[in-house]
Amino acid sequence: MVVEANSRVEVMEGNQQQVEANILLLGAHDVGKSALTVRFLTRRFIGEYGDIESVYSRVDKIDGQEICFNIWDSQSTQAGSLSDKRLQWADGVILVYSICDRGSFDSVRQQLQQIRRSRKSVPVVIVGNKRDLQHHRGVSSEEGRLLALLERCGFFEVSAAETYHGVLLVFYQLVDLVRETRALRKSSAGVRGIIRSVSAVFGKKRAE
Ligand SMILES: Nc1nc2c(ncn2[C@@H]2O[C@H](COP(=O)(O)OP(=O)(O)OP(=O)(O)O)[C@@H](O)[C@H]2O)c(=O)[nH]1
Repeated sequence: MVVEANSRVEVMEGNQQQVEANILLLGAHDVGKSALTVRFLTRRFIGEYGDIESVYSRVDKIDGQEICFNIWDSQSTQAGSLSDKRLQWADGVILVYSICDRGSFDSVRQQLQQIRRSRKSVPVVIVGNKRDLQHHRGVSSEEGRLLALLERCGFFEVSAAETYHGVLLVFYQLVDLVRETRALRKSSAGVRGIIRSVSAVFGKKRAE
C-alpha cells in the first residue's frame, strides 16, 4: 500500500512502514563530503572521488523501523550561492568542514546562517572531518562544539579515512533529529487544530 504523508510517500507492507529522510551534505571544497557519503554507503574509504553530484539511497532498520536515507552529496558552493532547491529538498543537513582548514569552518558558519534564513527549523549536524590529521589541526574541537551548541546543531569530529562507526553515528543522529522534528510538527499541527475547533465553537456561541 502507498500512502501520502506530509507530501512524502511512505511505503507500507503489512505493519511495516518505510520512512524517507532526505539528507543534504554541504561544505567547502575538499573537506570530505564524498568520502563521508561513500563511507556511509559502502563502509569503504577509496581515497579519490569524482565530481559527479548525485543522490544516493540506502535503507537501514533503526529501532524496528525501515529508514530510507536519500543522500545528496553536493558540490562545494560559495556561501551565498546555496541554492534554495537543495535546501527545500532536505529534511536534514550535514555541514562538513575539515579540522585542518579554518576557511572551511568559516564557510560552515556562513552556510548555517543562510540555512537558518530559509529553513529555520531544519535539523543540522556539524561535522569536523579529517580527525586523523591531528598534526595539521587548525580548528579546535571546542570551537566546533561551541558553534553547534549556540546554533542548536548536532556535532561530531570524525575521520572518514579511518572509521566507519563515527560516520554511521553522524547519519543516525541526523535521522533521529529529523524524526523528532516531524513528530513535533505533527503534534503542533494537532494543537492548532484543537485551538481552531475551540475558537469555532466559542466564536459561534458569541455570534448566537
Ligand atoms: N586524511 C584524510 N583525508 C580525507 C578524509 N576525508 C577525505 N579525505 C581526502 O580529502 C580529499 C577530498 O575528499 P572529497 O570527499 O572528494 O571532498 P569533497 O568535499 O567531496 O570535495 P568537493 O566535491 O570537491 O567539494 C580526498 O583526497 C580524500 O581522500 C579524512 O577523513 N582524512
